[in-house]
Amino acid sequence: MSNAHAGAAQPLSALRSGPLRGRARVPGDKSISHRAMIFGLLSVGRTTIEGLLEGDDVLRTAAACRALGATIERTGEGAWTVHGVGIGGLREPDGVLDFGNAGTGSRLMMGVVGGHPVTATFDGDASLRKRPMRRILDPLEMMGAEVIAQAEGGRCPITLRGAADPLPITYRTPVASAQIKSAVLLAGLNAPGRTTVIETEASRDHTEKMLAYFGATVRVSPEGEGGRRIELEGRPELRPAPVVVPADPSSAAFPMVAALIVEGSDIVLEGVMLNPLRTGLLTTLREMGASIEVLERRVEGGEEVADLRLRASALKGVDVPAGRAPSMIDEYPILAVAASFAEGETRMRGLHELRVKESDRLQAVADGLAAAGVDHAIEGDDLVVRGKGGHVPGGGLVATHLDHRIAMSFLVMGLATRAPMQVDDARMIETSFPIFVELMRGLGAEFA
Ligand SMILES: O=C(O)C1=C[C@@H](OP(=O)(O)O)[C@@H](O)[C@H](O)C1
Ligand SMILES: C=C(OP(=O)(O)O)C(=O)O
Repeated sequence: MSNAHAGAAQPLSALRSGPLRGRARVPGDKSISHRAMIFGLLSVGRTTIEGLLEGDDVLRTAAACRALGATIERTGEGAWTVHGVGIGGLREPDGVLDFGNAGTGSRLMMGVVGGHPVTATFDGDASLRKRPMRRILDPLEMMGAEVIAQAEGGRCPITLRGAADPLPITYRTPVASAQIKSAVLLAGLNAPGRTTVIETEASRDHTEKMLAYFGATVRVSPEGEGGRRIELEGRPELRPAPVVVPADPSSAAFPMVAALIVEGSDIVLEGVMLNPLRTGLLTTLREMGASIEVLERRVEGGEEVADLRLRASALKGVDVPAGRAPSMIDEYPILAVAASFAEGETRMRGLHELRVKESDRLQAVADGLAAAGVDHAIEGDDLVVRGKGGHVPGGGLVATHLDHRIAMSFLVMGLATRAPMQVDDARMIETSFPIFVELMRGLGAEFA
């Protein structure tokens, strides 16, 4: 068992801290790290990865890629090599593929298995077992995969028999989801002909970019207002390619908001990825009046990155449109923390997808805000936070429900509340940001 899932719950408290100062680099992007392993598996030969996120979620994907035939080695800190078997070359795994807490890993790998003549069982922790998988199984069944076993409502554990000859399909995703899009495209890699995914709202595009980078023919064109059509020619020969993983903007979000709310702070976060489909939080924080300077813009691993300088700022409440959700979907819990320290009302619209993350994040955030004494409401799919300009009582205990982002968000909050904030279990932080506590302490944060 991994650290994240071993032993008993580990409570942790954050204490009101002095100004945060210094420079730091958060670990590699989780989305790109999962995909680097998967593209390594599906290429014939040796793929090298630098800056891999060595979090539990990604290590589970690596283990699954091994079980399907890849040889994977760690050669240094964040440095890995994958000897892949190529499209069509997968081996049937011996045991259950245990994805722990990882929605992305399990769903993308269902796509891989769904397009190959192998049978595999997918499982995970109590959080993953609650997450809806029909959204992935439906299109895979259209392509010819069969669900041999599933828990109620299309949940894990799921046994999937992949299609020997997957049908190329045209699929319109029912919700903006890079995981659904990616599962269909990955299954489509082994289909003879063109697989098309249409999304009404653009979701993160790492799969499309990496498909092209590894040598597949993929065409991306605009669809309606803000949507996209992705067309993939099946059965390419993927060529191994070196992957450099930029720093994860979803992890950077935590020190970023910490610096904005802890008085007197001034920090620099190095090499943060600025892929435009991931920068919704930056846009929102700027609208709130955050002092964010973008320094040294450059390109790393095919993505634009920059150093970000953040200084403590007087924030004001804003209205966050629903259309922005795909570009900041994992950042709402920490945005709710920033909003708690703002003056006035922040309304975050269209958050229905938060109900099906590692926890029901809409409810978990609302409960955490209640524990901290923050005035808030859930109105339909909207979260409303009424801040009082920097005065947040704190002093509460937050239930994290096996959700790393709930844990990190309320620990960041506690660095600036009057009384400490405690989370009931910090173990899941290991899934996406294993050095969170150490990195934050390095900037001056106090935890006990
Ligand atoms: O494709 C990905 O890497 C991810 C997609 C998003 O999920 P959805 O596809 O469910 O929106 C996001 O929440 C998750 O953390 C990572
Ligand atoms: C939703 C998340 O991840 P996943 O879906 O991969 O579990 C997340 O990291 O916030």
